[in-house]
Amino acid sequence: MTIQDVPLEDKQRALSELREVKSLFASRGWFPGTSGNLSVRVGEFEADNFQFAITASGKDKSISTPEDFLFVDQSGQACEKTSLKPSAETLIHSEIYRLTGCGAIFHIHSVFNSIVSELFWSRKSIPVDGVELIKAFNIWEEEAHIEIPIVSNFAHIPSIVPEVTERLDPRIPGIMLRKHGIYAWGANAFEAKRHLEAFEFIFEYVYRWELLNRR
Ligand SMILES: CSCCC(=O)C(=O)COP(=O)(O)O
Ligand SMILES: [Zn+2]
Repeated sequence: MTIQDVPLEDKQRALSELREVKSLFASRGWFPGTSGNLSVRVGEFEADNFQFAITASGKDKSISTPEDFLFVDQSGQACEKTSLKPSAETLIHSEIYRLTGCGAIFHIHSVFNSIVSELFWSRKSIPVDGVELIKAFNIWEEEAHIEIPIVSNFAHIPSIVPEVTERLDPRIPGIMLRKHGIYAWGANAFEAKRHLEAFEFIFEYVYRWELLNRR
């Protein structure tokens, strides 16, 4: 399958979901200093053949322009001729799609997620116990315990990918890049948004809880 085989209405739906989420997250201050990137997959999925729409690199994500998104393939190459550059972190999106077959991936930087990733870096995961929002991940056990994986961050993005491959936990729809930001995904944009919001709630909760208990 190529991007030309994907029905136009699917591509338009993906772009309109991305526009909506981008504007909502921008209103929450979730894209400071041009950080963050968003993608939605389109068409059929095979682990070695898929396409997705992704934010263009380096843009002010609080502004809407006709040049905010482009379509890329599983290797991160633009599907159509364009002067736009895909997100510098496109290879992380590709790897998460390859591993999970999910439908949307949202990445943001926040003070809470960055601090918490450093607080728990020595154990390589953020432990969370019994917080109600764990249910947003479809984990319904009483007093559930989860561990959100933290992976190393590098300026050279391809160097981040192998640890994402190794550490991605199928039960947890997110992964933290150390002192960088959270990647959250879901079957579609609605679910990826729910997961991202739950992660951010949990990171703030963990940060404040640690502050209270470390005094
Ligand atoms: C200025 S933030 C550094 C890059 C980054 O981490 C990010 O999320 C945004 O990169 P993009 O290429 O997707 O704009
Ligand atoms: Zn980033």
